[in-house]
Amino acid sequence: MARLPEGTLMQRAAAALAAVCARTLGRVYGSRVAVLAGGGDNGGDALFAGARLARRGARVTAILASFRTHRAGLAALRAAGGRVVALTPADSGGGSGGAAALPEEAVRAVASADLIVDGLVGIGGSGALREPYAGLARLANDAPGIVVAVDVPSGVDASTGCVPGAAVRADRTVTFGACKIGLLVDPGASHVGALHVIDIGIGPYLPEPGVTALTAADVADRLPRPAAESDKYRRGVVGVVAGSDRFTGAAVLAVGGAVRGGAGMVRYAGPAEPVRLVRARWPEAVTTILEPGDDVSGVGRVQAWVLGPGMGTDDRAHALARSVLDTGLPTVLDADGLTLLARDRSLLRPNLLLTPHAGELSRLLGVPAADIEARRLEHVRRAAAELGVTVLLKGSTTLVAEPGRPVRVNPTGTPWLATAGTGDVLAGLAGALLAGGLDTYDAGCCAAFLHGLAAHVAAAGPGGATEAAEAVLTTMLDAVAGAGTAGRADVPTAPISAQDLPDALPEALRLLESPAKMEE
Ligand SMILES: NC(=O)C1=CN([C@@H]2O[C@H](COP(=O)(O)OP(=O)(O)OC[C@H]3O[C@@H](n4cnc5c(N)ncnc54)[C@H](O)[C@@H]3O)[C@@H](O)[C@H]2O)[C@@H](O)CC1
Ligand SMILES: [K+]
Repeated sequence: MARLPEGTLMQRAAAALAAVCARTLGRVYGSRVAVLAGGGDNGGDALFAGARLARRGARVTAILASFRTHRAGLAALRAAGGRVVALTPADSGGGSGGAAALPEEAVRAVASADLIVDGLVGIGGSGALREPYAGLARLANDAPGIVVAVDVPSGVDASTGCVPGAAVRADRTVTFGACKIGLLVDPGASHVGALHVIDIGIGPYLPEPGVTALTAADVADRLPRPAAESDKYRRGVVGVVAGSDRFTGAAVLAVGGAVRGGAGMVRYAGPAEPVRLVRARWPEAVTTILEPGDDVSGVGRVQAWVLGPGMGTDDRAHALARSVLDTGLPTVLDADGLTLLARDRSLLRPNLLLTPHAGELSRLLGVPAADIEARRLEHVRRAAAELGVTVLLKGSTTLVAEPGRPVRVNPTGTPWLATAGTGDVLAGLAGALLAGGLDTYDAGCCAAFLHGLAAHVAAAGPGGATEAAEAVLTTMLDAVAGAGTAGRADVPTAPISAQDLPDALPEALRLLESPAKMEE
């Protein structure tokens, strides 16, 4: 980078940013653009991009949030004919009231803009947005124009995804050099909109990332595949200890995830009623009725366990969980199993994959769930370090942490997944991958990926499944890899139920296996 003349990187960034803005506008000439410029280089990028758009005939107004403004950027904007509104320290943004105290001229420019460029703060931001930045962010969010964030939506912490105060909700985010962690992890991720990752030539100089994501090809490479000589035992036998007379569905769903996840055989052990239902829905499962007080010694050989969903948390459940964990086999521990572990840490073993949502992790760490939601990355890392096992934190962005390895963020999934029972399917699926020989880290990541992909397939229905899945597989992952744009597929979707997921898994797996689709 030392060989580059000063300003080269900023010019590359501004050119790419202006190009995205121009494509978004469709017609640049005569369009109205508001540039929100903070006092740092993020504002510089935005001002230079504004100058480029002004030279193409856009009517550009820059609103300067700080006394210190990028000088060359401002000069370029002025030279291109852009207007400038400079805020003074008195322009507080009106606290939580929003635009009340911002000058009329600024409010009008933002409210009437076709496109708003958010260059308030980028990677140099720290803490909650101060005024007048926060007021401008709220103004942009309330305006009808399209919001394009520069590098990161202002107010989102670029390195953690935390959103400690007001923040811009962008329709598009144009980020430079590499995808920032905060753009992938919620709550920040939900402020990003469509993501454009622009290569500005700094790739070789970037440090090893602390957070990574698997691409579709990475997942396809890792999935256990039956060879010609495989029999059901070599492909992996999963034991599922889940469900109870009260929660029968958890048994059926966890077994479904394991069956469709490619296990050679699924053994289910539980009370008579869930056994009956499992046999009715998944006749291929081998079942064992457990009487109160039974352990799992009579279940037969397995290579991995799925333990916990709907099994209850009483003393019998505790003893049963202990008998499973005492086998020392790799185990997915979920739901009620996590509640038992939170009460009795002596259940902890190596070789566990814990799959908590924020509420369950809250009990495990003794931290309020709201804090976990607000700082997901920090808490998943802490849980893995404190418990010494792999932790998959479910939620709007699923994270997988293991001591000594980068946190993996899962790039698939839809908000339709937030429905009862989907976690049971995930646990079963992860169990199948564990039994197939993946370690807890890869099993967790691949299961989350496939589960999210199956949700896209199910939500899009037979007509749109392929298109929806391709959009996830190509665009999102290209963006993460630094080679393109991520957006949502424009495919109509409908609510899904947990039952739909096992049935959508085969199609998700086929899409993953199709190399032509991956190369598009
Ligand atoms: N580092 C690089 O190689 C490149 C950086 N570029 C741009 O430069 C940006 C980083 O620039 P800077 O380091 O100057 O930092 P930023 O411009 O991101 O932020 C610093 C400015 O924001 C203010 N600020 C910070 N936190 C605030 C808060 N909570 N409330 C209100 N104001 C706050 C600071 O007072 C300062 O004026 C990147 O995000 C990117 O947009 C690009 O030009 C391309 C190359
Ligand atoms: K920004």
